[in-house]
Amino acid sequence: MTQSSSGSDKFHGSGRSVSEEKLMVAVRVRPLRADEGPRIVHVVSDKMLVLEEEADMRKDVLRQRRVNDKHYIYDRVFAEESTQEEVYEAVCAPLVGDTLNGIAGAIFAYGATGAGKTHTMTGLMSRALNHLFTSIGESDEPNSFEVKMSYIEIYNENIRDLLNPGAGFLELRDEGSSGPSIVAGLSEIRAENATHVAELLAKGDRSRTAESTYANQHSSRGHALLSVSVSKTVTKGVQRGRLFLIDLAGSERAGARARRLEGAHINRSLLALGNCIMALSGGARYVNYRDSKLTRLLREVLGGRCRTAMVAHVSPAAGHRDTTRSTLHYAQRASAITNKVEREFIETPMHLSQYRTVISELREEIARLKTKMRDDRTKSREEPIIDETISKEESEENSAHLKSLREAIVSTFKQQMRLRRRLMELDSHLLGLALDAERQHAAISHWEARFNRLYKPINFTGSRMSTQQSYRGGGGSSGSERAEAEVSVEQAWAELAAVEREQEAARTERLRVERQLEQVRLRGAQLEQELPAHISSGPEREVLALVCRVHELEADKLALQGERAARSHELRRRDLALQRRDAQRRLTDEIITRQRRALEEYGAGAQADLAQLYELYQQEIHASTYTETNEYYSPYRLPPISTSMSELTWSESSSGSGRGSSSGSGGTFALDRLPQLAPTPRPRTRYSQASATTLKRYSSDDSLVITAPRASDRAA
Ligand SMILES: Nc1ncnc2c1ncn2[C@@H]1O[C@H](COP(=O)(O)OP(=O)(O)OP(=O)(O)O)[C@@H](O)[C@H]1O
Repeated sequence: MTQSSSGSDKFHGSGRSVSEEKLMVAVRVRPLRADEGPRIVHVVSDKMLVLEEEADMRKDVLRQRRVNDKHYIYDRVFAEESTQEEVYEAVCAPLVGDTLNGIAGAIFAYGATGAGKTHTMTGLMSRALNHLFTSIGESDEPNSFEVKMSYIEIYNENIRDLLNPGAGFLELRDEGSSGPSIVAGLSEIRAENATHVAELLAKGDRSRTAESTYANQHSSRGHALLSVSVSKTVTKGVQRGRLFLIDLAGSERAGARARRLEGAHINRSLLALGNCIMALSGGARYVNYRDSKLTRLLREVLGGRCRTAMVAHVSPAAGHRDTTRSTLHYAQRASAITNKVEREFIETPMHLSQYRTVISELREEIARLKTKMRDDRTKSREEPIIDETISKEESEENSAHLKSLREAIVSTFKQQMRLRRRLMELDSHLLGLALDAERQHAAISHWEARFNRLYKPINFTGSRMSTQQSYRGGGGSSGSERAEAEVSVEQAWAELAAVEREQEAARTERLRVERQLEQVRLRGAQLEQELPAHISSGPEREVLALVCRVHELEADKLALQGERAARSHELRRRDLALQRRDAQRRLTDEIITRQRRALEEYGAGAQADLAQLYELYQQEIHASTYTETNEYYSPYRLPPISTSMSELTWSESSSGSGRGSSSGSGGTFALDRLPQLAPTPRPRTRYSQASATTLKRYSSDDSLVITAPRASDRAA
């Protein structure tokens, strides 16, 4: 597929490549049926076709016919005699290659009812999945791939899981305003091989809604979306490619009564799709995907990071001239759409990739042992097991040696696992320390921002000492605040130094364990090499099988632990992000409060619109305070935002519980009519709830600054 417009791949961050690509548009003309009228679509070349338009009878028929006939050019045109294989090779095969390389690809079949969409897509689906499995099988590391598929139908604006039709209608949820739409509860089935896939596809196809229409005896009445995801484990994470194969329902002229509703839904969603295509092809900045479930789901395919191809289908018969013209027109507009194609790479944190490495090493070991067992079995069939030349003593000696070998293998394996676990623990610990260090940096920069040091480069050179000294030197803040800052900053620097020392120690320990592990692994490999020469009987093979089983169980256990570690790492990361947001919000609250106070102290009053914003802000603060502390909430128990604020006199009657009234007349607010200032609510993060010692409260204004957890907290 050669639609790359820029041709230049730019790398963004780790392993993400982006290129701008035009949507590929192909048109397929289905064979003319015997019962249909004359042929009006003529394929001129593999890129061009001609649509005969009706002659204008008022003029010279022959000349006019030539003038009116319309030429259409596309990336590819498939004539009536084109085979499924040709279509697959030209349109789908390149996308399958991309999927294996972590790029998303999509093909959608468009056209009127009976134009041949399902015929094409059925051919593409089975070929694409066969191709995928063949390529995976031929790759260097077939075991590093995982293929999953899901198959849905949108019928009458309801979504059904075609692989689990009993699940009823599924809900479509949005991930944020610009995020993709997700089908909640959709089954994603791990496909084992091409045969398994064929079974799944057949099952899905049987569940599709079909009826007879004027143009098709077996017309698919819903849009079918097959999604195949291919994940590949690579050194630093998982590369994921996806392939979407979409068979749209065909539009239809108003027909039988029973089909009116579905026809309306089909036409509505196709209209929404058409609108999106028009908007995208015209380079619109805003594209409305929200008009139908189909467009919400195709958002990524049409305007996202997908390499997309559209196969428009037409009938060559004169009776379908209008729908054919409209399809050809749509297809032309779609040619102008450009997508930003991206390689999807999910980076795994260091210690999680460690799990994957260990698991894949274990699996390799299992495969090696199993091959060994097979080899020994073949050998033992060829050579008689009972060797009469071996004396009884020799045989006893052999079995004693084998026993000690077995024990040595099991013991090295245990040692290996212990060391591997230790490595993972150390990685996890290092990750935790990195978060701790980040927390300390956040606390220090909080204080620095608070004392405006960041904006005074003469006093603040960014070094540890200069920051500490500048606090001691004072900066116009009150004495108690300065003392508070001095203590907190010193504490944060001390904690940071301790964290850095711990990091250094953990790194040294990691290096030591790594070397030790390497030695044990070498020893294990040597012991294993000794094995084949001694294996001669069933019981010994049993031992090998047992060792395999132990390895297998260990690999499964590690996989589970890896998943758990990934989840807990994600939770910790989010926790830290939440704390950051909280600290930012706290600062914003403080800035607003102080600015208001300054305004009021200077007797300037606030502009009406600003006062209204204050009021909204006040209500928002109260609402969040209420939800965060509603177990014991009482408006009368709320302390003022700062001690100094309590010195200001607020009119209780006009401000109430914070919902001060706005003045519509004067343009400014009198001091006693401003809404009362609310206390800053405490953060509700897990971290803050879990350990009170990790949070240090400002004595002056009830805000919070985060300090590092103590060693005892960390241990807990
Ligand atoms: N390229 C082709 N070669 C041979 N037969 C075809 C081809 N395209 C379509 N047909 C036949 O034409 C009929 C209608 O095709 P198909 O069901 O694929 O249309 P459709 O566009 O999916 O219609 P609908 O939208 O109503 O589901 C089928 O019997 C199909 O086998």
